[in-house]
Amino acid sequence: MTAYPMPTLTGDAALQVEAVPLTAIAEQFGTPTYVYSRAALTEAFQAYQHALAGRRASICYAVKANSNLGILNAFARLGAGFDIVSGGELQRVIAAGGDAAKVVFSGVGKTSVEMRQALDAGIRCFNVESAAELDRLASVAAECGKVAPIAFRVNPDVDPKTHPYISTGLKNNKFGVAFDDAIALYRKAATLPGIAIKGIASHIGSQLLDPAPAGEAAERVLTLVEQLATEGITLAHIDIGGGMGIRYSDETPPVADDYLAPVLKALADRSEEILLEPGRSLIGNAGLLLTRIEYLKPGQEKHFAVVDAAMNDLARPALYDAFHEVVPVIARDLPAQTYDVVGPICESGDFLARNRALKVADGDLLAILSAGAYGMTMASNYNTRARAAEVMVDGKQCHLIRERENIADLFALERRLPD
Ligand SMILES: Cc1ncc(COP(=O)(O)O)c(C=O)c1O
Ligand SMILES: N[C@@H](CCCC[NH3+])C(=O)O
Repeated sequence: MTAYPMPTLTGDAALQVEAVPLTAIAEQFGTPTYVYSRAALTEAFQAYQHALAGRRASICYAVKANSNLGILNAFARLGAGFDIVSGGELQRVIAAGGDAAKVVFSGVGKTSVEMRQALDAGIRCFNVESAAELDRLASVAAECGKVAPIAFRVNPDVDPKTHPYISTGLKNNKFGVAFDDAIALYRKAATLPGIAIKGIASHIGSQLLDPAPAGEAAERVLTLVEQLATEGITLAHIDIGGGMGIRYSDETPPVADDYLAPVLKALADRSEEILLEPGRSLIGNAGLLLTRIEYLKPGQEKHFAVVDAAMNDLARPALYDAFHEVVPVIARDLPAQTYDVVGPICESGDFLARNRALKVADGDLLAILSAGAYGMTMASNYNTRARAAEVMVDGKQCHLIRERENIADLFALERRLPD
């Protein structure tokens, strides 16, 4: 997998992505702009394919990580399936040229409308997360005269050892059905005419650096698969979710081969197809946020570099105190100064990085690295800020995959009061 320093240095010491200098992207598209490398996302996808070689397996890219149509299209062309959590994400997958028959639908709050939409599109599997959802899905399927393919997302109660906000497989999380309830739910599902049991799913959390918990979860899930088989309920697939972590600063995340080794070992004797739902590890290190310093603002206690990107563009630092590497696009021969890199938003939490030693001047470009996942998808319009443009670099070429928003569009759906 690509390590975090995705951009490389050109001869004149300016950062570039593949063969395109970031200075040229800033000039052509302005800032802030998300920049992605097609080669990096392809390499990350192929690392999973390599790890799964010889196994019947599908990689269902988790759309929530980055749902831009250009990104989805690139993954679709690589043969990916998709993991979605809303009808909106399904529409995106279809608009991007993805195959609905390769889509799994996760999420605790699927509405009847979304269920109908997914049944009409012919998705591969609903990952059902509660008994009430099973009932609802059975009745929606009956109304549409369709049969809904399902897996239960089981909560294996394994500690993924990650940030509590992004841990999803513990008993006290809202996700999945309780391990102890799973068998009874499968028995019930087997009696429902509108339901076809296809598999079992689990996803224990995100940004996992230790491969052991995923292996442990697979072992726990396997005990259910074996028990179901004794009752005549056989499954076509085992979905072990996403979660593999990436390097943001000095982490040493496993490569796909190592991350999947315990899972593949646990499932070595099984013939079911393996499904994966990786998001961050496919796109996180393939993207950066390009921003320009508007002002350097020295202070008595702290120095600030005020940039034109903000927490509305990249929420992870404000939300999780997440670390993103910040690199000047042009290396300067200046004394280093310690800065907080902050945006123009009226919140003290509006920072992108804190206490970074940087050699920079007013007007310099900065690359905020490892921003490809949960960057643009979590962006907002807070402070009536237009969301950033997005660009995909492919060798020497550069494709605009999302135009910068236009302010009039931001309030186009709003109305003044009648006279
Ligand atoms: C059900 C499900 N699948 C897949 C993912 C993708 O996770 P990640 O981006 O960590 O690979 C998530 C997010 O954590 C998820 O909730
Ligand atoms: N938004 C989170 C990850 C959420 C995972 C979704 N299940 C992040 O930026 O790290």
